[in-house]
Amino acid sequence: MALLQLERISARYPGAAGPVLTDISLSLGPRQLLVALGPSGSGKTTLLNLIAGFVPPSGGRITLDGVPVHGPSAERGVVFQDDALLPWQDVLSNVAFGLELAGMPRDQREARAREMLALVDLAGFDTRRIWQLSGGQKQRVGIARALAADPRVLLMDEPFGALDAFTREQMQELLLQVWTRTSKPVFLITHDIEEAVFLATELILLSPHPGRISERLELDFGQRHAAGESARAIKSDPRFIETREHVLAQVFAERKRRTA
Ligand SMILES: Nc1ncnc2c1ncn2[C@@H]1O[C@H](COP(=O)(O)OP(=O)(O)OP(=O)(O)O)[C@@H](O)[C@H]1O
Repeated sequence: MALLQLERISARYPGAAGPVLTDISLSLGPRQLLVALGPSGSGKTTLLNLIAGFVPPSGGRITLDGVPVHGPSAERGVVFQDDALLPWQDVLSNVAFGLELAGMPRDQREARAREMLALVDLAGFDTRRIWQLSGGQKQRVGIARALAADPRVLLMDEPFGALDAFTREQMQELLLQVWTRTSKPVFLITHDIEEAVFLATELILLSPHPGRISERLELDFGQRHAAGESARAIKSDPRFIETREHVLAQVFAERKRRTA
């Protein structure tokens, strides 16, 4: 059964001429990694904000475990591109921050935070300051923090967008590792085609003006990596290249239609 369900969602910002998103239906179930790919302005962040509960839809229904989503909640953990970490606190306190707000006793929350740091391969980083971390390490702290509250789903807004190409690839592999280890369903948005094709179990392509789903693809490259195949072998597999080129052609065709 799908955990998260969006039924014919539309969104409109106050004062805007038209809708930002229209007729978006999707579901996210266990063991799924759903990726939304689209050009700038296709409403990706708006879609994530709707699911996170930061923005209400103007039409349609969003449910998690059958319960309508109204506002943010710890059951939907969010990782942002520039993760808003607390620079004056150490890594452990950053990961445990939400648990502290929720009133969890110190030893319990620190044990949980250490467990999450091990999950993102940052065991032993507890007392490091945020400014002592690389961009990739900061993102790992952001993932550990989002997972600390044991959310039902993990929502990621361009999480690797600010990283260099090499770190970005490492983080994609780390995400697949975390996804496999925790079995958390993930919803991720990106405008990087290779990243989308590599990670997604289901890929939705968004077109702009207004944002809508133009194509859906079921993929298994991320699962293959999680099962042990190397990222390099997968990304040079003719089937991967063919899929990547297909998606690229769709994106270009859409762009041509709009500028024609
Ligand atoms: N708070 C807001 N108020 C009014 N309009 C907004 C608001 N946020 C976004 N928009 C508009 O909605 C459209 C979609 O924006 P959104 O940020 O969701 O797209 P995106 O696909 O995530 O883009 P990008 O890749 O550039 O981040 C844009 O035209 C944007 O100008």
